[in-house]
Amino acid sequence: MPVMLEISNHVAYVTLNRPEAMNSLDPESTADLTEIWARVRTDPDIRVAVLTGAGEKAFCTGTDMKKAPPPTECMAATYLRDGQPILPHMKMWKPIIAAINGYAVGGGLEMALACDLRIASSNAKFGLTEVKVASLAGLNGTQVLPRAMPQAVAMKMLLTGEMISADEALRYGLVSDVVEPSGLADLAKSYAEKIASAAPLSVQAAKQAAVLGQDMPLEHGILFSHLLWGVLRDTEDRKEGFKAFGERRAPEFRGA
Ligand SMILES: CC(C)(COP(=O)(O)OP(=O)(O)OC[C@H]1O[C@@H](n2cnc3c(N)ncnc32)[C@H](O)[C@@H]1OP(=O)(O)O)[C@@H](O)C(=O)NCCC(=O)NCCSC(=O)/C(=C/c1ccccc1)CC(=O)O
Repeated sequence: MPVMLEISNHVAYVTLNRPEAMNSLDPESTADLTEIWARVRTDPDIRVAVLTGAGEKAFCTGTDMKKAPPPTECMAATYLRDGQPILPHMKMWKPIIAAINGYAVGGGLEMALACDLRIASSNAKFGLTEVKVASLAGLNGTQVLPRAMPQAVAMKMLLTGEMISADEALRYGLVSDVVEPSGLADLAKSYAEKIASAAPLSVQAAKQAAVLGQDMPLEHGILFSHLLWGVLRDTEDRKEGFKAFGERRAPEFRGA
């Protein structure tokens, strides 16, 4: 399978599985990802996902440039019927963790930027190299990278196609943690399991408030988050959370 899905303890582990091609995205991988993200979004047993690449060399190097098929119809038809590929399928309120285990280049870095947490192995490298192959970081990279790190560094990456190291990515806040390659999967699992053990509706509301709030004036964001708090105030899980605290036991959340 070009993309593997494993579900364990409410966590979906999504692994791009073409290490011989640096986990680049061929048409089959893209189709698999579309199905997998739909499952992650709708399966009530899944509370959080981890996206990574097989092997220790690459997370994903973007479009498989050797297998990209020639277009069969004009862009207007594709664009107006399907919209953007790949990223809309990752749009959900369940959190996604990118465990970046090597090169995150082109569309690979853009997928990582669409995740909520980014952690990396010490050998990871990050780049939007599309200008070197006569394309554009068209999966939001030109918009998101300059908002995710210092603008001067983002512009250097976008215009020269130069890559940065894991240590630089940590320094610029593009990732939250850098660990040895052998420790990356365990770190991803520990963050995922912490998120999965929290109240699922609270986690999703926190993501919604933070993501949508970024595009709102502060006062609107504050009002919106207060309304979301009110929505959660009436959940069974909140009663359970408060009761479990008083009884000094672990809560059992149901997402209700
Ligand atoms: C990452 C590298 C710098 C690593 O170099 P290294 O020397 O260590 O390894 P290689 O020998 O180069 O790679 C090993 C093996 O993998 C194949 N490989 C790697 N990446 C790709 C790829 N993206 N497509 C196809 N094949 C790939 C490589 O050919 C080798 O195979 P072998 O010869 O052994 O059979 C270096 O690999 C590198 O620079 N890779 C390319 C990175 C890149 O330019 N990525 C950007 C692609 S364009 C893109 O992602 C776009 C996304 C998009 C935008 C909008 C809408 C949809 C998608 C733009 C677009 O599609 O136009």
